[in-house]
Amino acid sequence: MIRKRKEEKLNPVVAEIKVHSPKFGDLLGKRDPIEILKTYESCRVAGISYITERKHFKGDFELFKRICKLSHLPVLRKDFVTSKVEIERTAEAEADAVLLIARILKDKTAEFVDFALEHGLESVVEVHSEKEVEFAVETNTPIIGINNRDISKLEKDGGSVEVTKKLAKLIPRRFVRISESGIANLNDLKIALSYADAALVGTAFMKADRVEDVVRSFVEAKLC
Ligand SMILES: O=C(O)c1ccccc1NCC(=O)[C@H](O)[C@H](O)COP(=O)(O)O
Repeated sequence: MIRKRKEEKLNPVVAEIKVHSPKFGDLLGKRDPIEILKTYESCRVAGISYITERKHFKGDFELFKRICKLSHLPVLRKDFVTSKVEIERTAEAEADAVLLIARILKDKTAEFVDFALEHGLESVVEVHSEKEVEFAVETNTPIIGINNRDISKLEKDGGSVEVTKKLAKLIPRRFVRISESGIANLNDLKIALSYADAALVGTAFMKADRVEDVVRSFVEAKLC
């Protein structure tokens, strides 16, 4: 889903179309999510993320399918996937990648990664602790997502890129490392991309008054 693309001189940012946050409530307002997709694409983000989970994030699988169909970028499905049927549904939607959370799947993570690969999907194995990194690096996943927030707290914690700083160095270079969540400004982005290969951002884009300007500033910022 995400290749290391430092040679393009664009920051590898995965942009999330996030319609609702347990912390901030509605993030979409009256906007059309497909217009947000188009804005993200025009800003040359590296990939798109969408949360299909309904209860806390008000995700909609039909909208996810439309995003997969319309986007020319790799699309990641974020959800609490616990069954292989959900991986099959993700593949049927013609997504590119599926989030698999090491904390939830534990020693089943490797089996789910292989099942996803067999269905043409890359997985992003998500970690938030050293123990979870141990599970993730034993799998065939090409991508490891470092969640800067503790997902069990459902965004009641702010999240800190310090988590990326701590865990990224435990992950061998053969994996693409994405720093996820709590990246609120260019300083956070700079720290995230000093340790990881890509950064995933939702709230900061969705809450921006001028979405295009903020996304472009993240993608084009000279961070060194
Ligand atoms: O990351 C997860 O484990 C997760 C799984 C299912 C639903 C939501 C989940 N996390 C929330 C997010 O994916 C964040 O919205 C995303 O990382 C962007 O974070 P932020 O920029 O802080 O909105």
